[in-house]
Amino acid sequence: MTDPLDPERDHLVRSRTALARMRRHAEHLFTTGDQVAGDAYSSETLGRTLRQRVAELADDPRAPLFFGKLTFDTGEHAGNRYHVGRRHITDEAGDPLVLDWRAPLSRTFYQASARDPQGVAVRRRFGWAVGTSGATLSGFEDEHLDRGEELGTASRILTEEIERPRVGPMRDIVATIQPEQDVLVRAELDASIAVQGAPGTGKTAVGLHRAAYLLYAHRERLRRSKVLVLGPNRAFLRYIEAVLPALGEVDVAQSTVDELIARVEVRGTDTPAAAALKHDPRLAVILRRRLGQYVREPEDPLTVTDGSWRWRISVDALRRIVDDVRREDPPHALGRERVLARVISMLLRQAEAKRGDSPPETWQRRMARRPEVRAFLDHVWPAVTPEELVFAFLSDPSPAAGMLTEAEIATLAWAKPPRTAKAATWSAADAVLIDEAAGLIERLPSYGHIVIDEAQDLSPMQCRAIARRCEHGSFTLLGDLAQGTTPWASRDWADTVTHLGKPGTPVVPLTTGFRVPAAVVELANRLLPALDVAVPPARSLRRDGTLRLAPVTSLVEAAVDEARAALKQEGSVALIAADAAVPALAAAVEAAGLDAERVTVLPASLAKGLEYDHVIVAEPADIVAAEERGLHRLYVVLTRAVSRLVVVHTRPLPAVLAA
Ligand SMILES: Nc1ncnc2c1ncn2[C@@H]1O[C@H](COP(=O)(O)OP(=O)(O)OP(=O)(O)O)[C@@H](O)[C@H]1O
Repeated sequence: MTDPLDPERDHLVRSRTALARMRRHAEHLFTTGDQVAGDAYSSETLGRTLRQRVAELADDPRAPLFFGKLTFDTGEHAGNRYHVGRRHITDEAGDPLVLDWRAPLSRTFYQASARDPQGVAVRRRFGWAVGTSGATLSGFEDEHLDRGEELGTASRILTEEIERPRVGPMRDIVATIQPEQDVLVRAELDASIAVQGAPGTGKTAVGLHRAAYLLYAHRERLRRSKVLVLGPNRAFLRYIEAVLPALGEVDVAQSTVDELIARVEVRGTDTPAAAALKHDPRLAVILRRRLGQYVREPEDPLTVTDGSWRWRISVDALRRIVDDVRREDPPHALGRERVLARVISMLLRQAEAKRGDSPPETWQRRMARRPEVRAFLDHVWPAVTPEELVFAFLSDPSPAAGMLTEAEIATLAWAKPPRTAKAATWSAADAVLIDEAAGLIERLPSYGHIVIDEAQDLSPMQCRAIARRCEHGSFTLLGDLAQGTTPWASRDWADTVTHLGKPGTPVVPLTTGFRVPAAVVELANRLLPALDVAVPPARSLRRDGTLRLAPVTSLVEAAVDEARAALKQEGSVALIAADAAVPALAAAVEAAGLDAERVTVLPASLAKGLEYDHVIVAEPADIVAAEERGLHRLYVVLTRAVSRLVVVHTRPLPAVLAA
């Protein structure tokens, strides 16, 4: 009997050969590109595009070229079969061998169902065995939608994928995107969306696949305006950084909010009260008013000498100029340019009337440099940098008395103001204020789309910083109100999306959990009532997995023993503890000679967004006690486990957990 996989293996060989040909073609274009393009600029642009194309066509032997196949029996594709994979592959005649998963037709792969087969008779999912030398076809699973068969989440291939041991960085989920996720991934570019999802419901995965989808569907527009992915910290960004390149997208910026807004070096710290105040949206209004005070009404006419001529602009005319520009409300630096341009244009009109001809451009530039003109401009509309504005405010916040209490003014004011803005030691929260000031003074370029992960932790002021960079674009917000750990964490997405500049953005829930086993979800869910947020509970797809609560007498010893035992099984191991306990645990793990490649000793504050097969949580009571929102932190920590969670503790578990 012939093996039904044989024709699929043949198709794989043909696809691989075709991909190699496509890549050779792109490489050829790349090496000859500079001879084709005319000038240096277009040659560089073409070179970049072609280099990217070559990179996009890389054939990673561990990433199977296709994962699905659709056989159509009705509709416009009746009689056709299409393989679906990570990228388009065409044969020499240009006919498709593999459809990109983002192509319109591929949508059917994710959305067709027995109730609505969309012309599909059979949906086939391929199983792959991934070894060190690459991926080999190992089997397939068919759903005869035409006969009413549908596996849904009972698919063996889906189950194997979500239960596979997690080693290394995050992987793409193209082969198993679920219908509710697919709707979010393929939402229109102009549509901003907010996704509220419990831990492990695939928010990060959805955000990254949405970025890849949008880049495919709007390639030209987004190549220019760019897509940005924002994550909570570098460790998280490193964890997700391979996903987009694996999907052929090598040109997406990934950053933290702090990195995005970095204009000044952060060397200082704030008291918690001062930091919280600096993240308060009232500060945006205060800074705006403060900047407004730099603009002054003209008090004298302006007289400019020009060789033997003297030009004069009346106070009234000057006032009109300043008032008009103020009403137009441009960023401050642009306002200064406008005032200057209008003054010069009045001088020009006078000169034209007197001389009977129009002075050359150089005359206008010369007038703009006249000391009388500079002095006027510096008086009514002085240049100010973002750093200078914030420096002035923190040196003396008292003019904001109408909006701040006396205690708040005292909290904000520098105890010993530095002599100049350049000499200031800025804190992370100051950097946010400086960015706010920059947004008032200059125009910042807008991204085409921003994916904002772990968005529950953003302050209103950080949201405003993102909004400034998303003015002409859209965003995908991903988060979980229950995982908010910053002092300014959101309690309501309606507020967050308003600060992000797009009030009314719809909030879509994701509720199917792909990471955390049901028993662990049940434990973590006990914390939810104490977290003071309204979120829909999650349903775990995973029936496997284990949970053990282990009272012990020696914490470090027990934690190391657990880690040693965990190493006997496949997959990654994390030992998560309150930040202060990490050095001692790390030293003990090292002294015990455990495999540092596989065991991570992780401070609770860095656990967000990450996942490990086997998680050992040490002393929950300390994690809770370490910070104000310690219970939220514990909720994050408990939901990192993919297969096994062990909680070791010498002190009683927090009461809500023990319930
Ligand atoms: N459709 C899917 N098929 C297979 N695996 C999936 C699917 N959706 C999500 N996963 C896997 O589930 C795990 C959790 O996904 P992800 O990290 O995106 O969740 P999250 O909602 O961002 O979690 P957290 O709130 O903890 O940050 C990942 O390993 C991801 O690959």
